[in-house]
Amino acid sequence: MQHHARDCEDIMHTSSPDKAAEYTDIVKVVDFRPFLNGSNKQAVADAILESFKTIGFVYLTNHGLEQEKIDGMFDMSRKFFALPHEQKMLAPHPPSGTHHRGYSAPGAEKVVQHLYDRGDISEARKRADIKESFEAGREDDELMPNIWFPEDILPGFRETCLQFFWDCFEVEKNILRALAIGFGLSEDYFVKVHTKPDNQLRLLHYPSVSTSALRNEEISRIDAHSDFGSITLLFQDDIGGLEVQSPTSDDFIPVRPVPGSLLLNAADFLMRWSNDTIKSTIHRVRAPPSIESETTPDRYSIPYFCCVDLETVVDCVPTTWSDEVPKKYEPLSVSTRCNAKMTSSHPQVNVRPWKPFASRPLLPIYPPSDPAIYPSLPSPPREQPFSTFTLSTHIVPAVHLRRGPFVPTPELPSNALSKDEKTHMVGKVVDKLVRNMKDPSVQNDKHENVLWNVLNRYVKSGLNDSNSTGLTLFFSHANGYPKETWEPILARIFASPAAVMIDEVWTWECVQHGDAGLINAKALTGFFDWSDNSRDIFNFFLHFLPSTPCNAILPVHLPRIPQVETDSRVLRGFQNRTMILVGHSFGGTSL
Ligand SMILES: O=C(O)CCC(=O)C(=O)O
Ligand SMILES: [Fe+2]
Repeated sequence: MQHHARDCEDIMHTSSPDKAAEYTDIVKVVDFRPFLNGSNKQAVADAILESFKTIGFVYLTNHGLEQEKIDGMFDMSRKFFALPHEQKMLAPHPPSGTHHRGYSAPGAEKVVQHLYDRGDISEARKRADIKESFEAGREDDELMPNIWFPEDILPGFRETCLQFFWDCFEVEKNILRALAIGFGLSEDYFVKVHTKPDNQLRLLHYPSVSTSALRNEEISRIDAHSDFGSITLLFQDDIGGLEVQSPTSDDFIPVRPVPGSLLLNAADFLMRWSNDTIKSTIHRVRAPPSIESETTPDRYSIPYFCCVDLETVVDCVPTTWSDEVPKKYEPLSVSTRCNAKMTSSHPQVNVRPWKPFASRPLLPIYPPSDPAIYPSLPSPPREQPFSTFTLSTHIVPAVHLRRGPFVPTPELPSNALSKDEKTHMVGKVVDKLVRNMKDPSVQNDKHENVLWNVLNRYVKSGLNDSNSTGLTLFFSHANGYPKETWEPILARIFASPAAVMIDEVWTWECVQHGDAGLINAKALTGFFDWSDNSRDIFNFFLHFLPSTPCNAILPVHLPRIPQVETDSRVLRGFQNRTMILVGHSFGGTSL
């Protein structure tokens, strides 16, 4: 081992001092040639791993990808971004956050880390990312097909991107081989599960902006985040602006560009895979430290994000754990891209396997028949609670066949009774409910009362095609709470950087709660089966939730969506919405 350490020093030298005082040499430069020509693979491997363990980033020179090809890709990228907006928009990035291909205009995407309580969050929320990007993958990726504009708009663009994608894949494989050797494993340990590849090439352009606005954090380029796959290869021009978080403090350190190199960093999935022995370090893009002009120069960079094959089950790398240092994570199946993303964005969370449970079948969800009378909202309109999201309240009919018999709701104990008498009365009601719950004849009974659900909708003010992300949040309350119970939580969410990712929020109200309970007062039964709340929520999703989040004012009584759209939702789910459902207790069970 001794000689490895010494060789390591020869290969790992620090970047030469730069005239800008703020730059530091925290990111090492490693010459990759001895790995490629086989003269000293182990030393290169050790040097990379050492950097991954300390800071998560390392510069590689002589990485094997010809400078001509890199220059060619940058030339094409500059030409692409110089096209008129309308032409770039002929290859638009879809509004949903799940299909990362095509062109995103400045401000369309907001990269944030899930660290809401750091820094001035309410300020961060207002800042758009001033960058534009184009993303591409392999042509035969069925989950995320590429999005190209007509070839004659920029001849050679598609071919250059695809060629560069595959050239980077070759470099990636060599780096993965080095990593395996660094971990003391067989050379193909990582390569054999990076075969497809499910990678993403991203062209980035940070337009020239006011230096002071960037420094004062009125605008941003890319906010602090970590990458989610296994490793990222970053090619950048000589402008600078990338900053990485210090391993010893929360400070961000400007990283000086190194000509002819690629910057390699470990991402979240690899960190987890390595049992947290290597770091997926948080980084961001700001104004270059050496700039004194009023505006920053344009900056171009090209990250290449590498991912594990989706069907792989990943267990902690064997040499990263032992009896003394146990595994922190269970084996993880990378079965869907979504799964890969979720786990990688929460790398610290131990994943516990789901325990299956036998759930009762739901009664069918017939579309509710058109009721004769449409009730009004029982409570007067409220003042708008949030400045950035607009509140409106809506009514939808609940599913029409209700489980259980129609029995009168229990009477409230009179205030004249003593505490003991009240307790006794409530006890009797509870006994009856429990008996009913266990009685199959009661369970199988049904009634047809018309009931209503009420929802609050909070829509992002100024929502439009270019700032829409397709993300919809849906909240379902616990027993005894009205839909407004979520507002303190919404206040936190709307004040966080994540707010820019949200188009719409809906908060649900079960039939015997809040406004819904007031509307339904006379039609409520004393026997309520929880599964009916699930059916009511399904009913809303299938028949009433509008197809696309939009800024339009919706009527109080939401109209039924066309049957073809309902049929499509049954088969394929939502096409224009990414839904996140949140439920508390009874509300969570219902979901
Ligand atoms: O432009 C850069 O230097 C960094 C880009 C980046 O971090 C990313 O796209 O994830
Ligand atoms: Fe990144």
